[in-house]
Amino acid sequence: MDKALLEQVITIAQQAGEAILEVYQRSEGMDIQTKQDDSPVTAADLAAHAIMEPALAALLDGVPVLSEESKLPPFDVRGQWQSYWIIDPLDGTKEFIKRNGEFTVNIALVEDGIPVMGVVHVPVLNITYAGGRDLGAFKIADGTRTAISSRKLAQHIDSGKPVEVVASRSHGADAVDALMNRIQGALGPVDTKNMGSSLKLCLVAEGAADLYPRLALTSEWDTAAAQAVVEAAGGIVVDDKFQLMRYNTKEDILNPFFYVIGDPSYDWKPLLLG
Ligand SMILES: Nc1ncnc2c1ncn2[C@@H]1O[C@H](COP(=O)(O)O)[C@@H](OP(=O)(O)O)[C@H]1O
Ligand SMILES: [Mg+2]
Repeated sequence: MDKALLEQVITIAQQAGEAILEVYQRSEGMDIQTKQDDSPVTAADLAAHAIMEPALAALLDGVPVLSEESKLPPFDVRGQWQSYWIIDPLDGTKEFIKRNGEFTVNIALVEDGIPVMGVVHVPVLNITYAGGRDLGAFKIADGTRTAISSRKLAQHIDSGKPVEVVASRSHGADAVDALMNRIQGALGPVDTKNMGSSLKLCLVAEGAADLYPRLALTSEWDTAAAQAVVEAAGGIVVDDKFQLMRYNTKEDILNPFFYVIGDPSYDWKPLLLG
């Protein structure tokens, strides 16, 4: 992967983040619309989309952009794409509306169904996570860059600390609770932190959490960018059959349920698939 390209993508994500913050900080409140699928969309989602779509389309000749905020091309068209950009201009719109800061800008480059480069920007924290195949993963916090990697589970447990699990604030809580009980039985104490958006995958990437079980629906733009970061940091994202999660393989844009795993050398499969 091209390091210069990743830098350009980081700049685009941060510019979109600034446009989102302008809306976020407006004192008069937000104009919230409801989309066809009942999910909320704000002026911030649309402003970020308007910045990112043309900027990405200009980066690589002939590589299209698929956005949560644009019309989904039929699968007989997009199924032909060898590579494409996939973006979620504002992931965690519910958290944006609740004003808790847990929302992200997401850009991924997908090649042959694999997210090979990703940038996740967190506007309120001014933190950017980035990574790519052969580029490693890193975090930029207030301008300072640090390499990140996911952590080893055995070492973490041996040091007396609980297994740390991240989960959605809004979706799939009952199934995650049942799983927590199984993990607790096998590995001892578990700490669960609830959080919005793709930030959860980034916490696994940077070794601040061990597992993110997603036992509720998401779309491919919700996960592609952060999956690239997780995998560049040494983790994996597997589906409900324990296969690495892949993109653009079918007519609809929904992901299977999935697990984000920081330490692939631990045999999570029996525990997760019960
Ligand atoms: N029924 C559904 N189908 C598809 N995606 C869904 C969904 N319910 C929630 N999501 C996705 O879950 C994301 C929020 O996840 P979380 O609860 O972890 O914050 C939403 O992102 P958006 O905010 O971009 O719409 C949305 O894409
Ligand atoms: Mg989303």
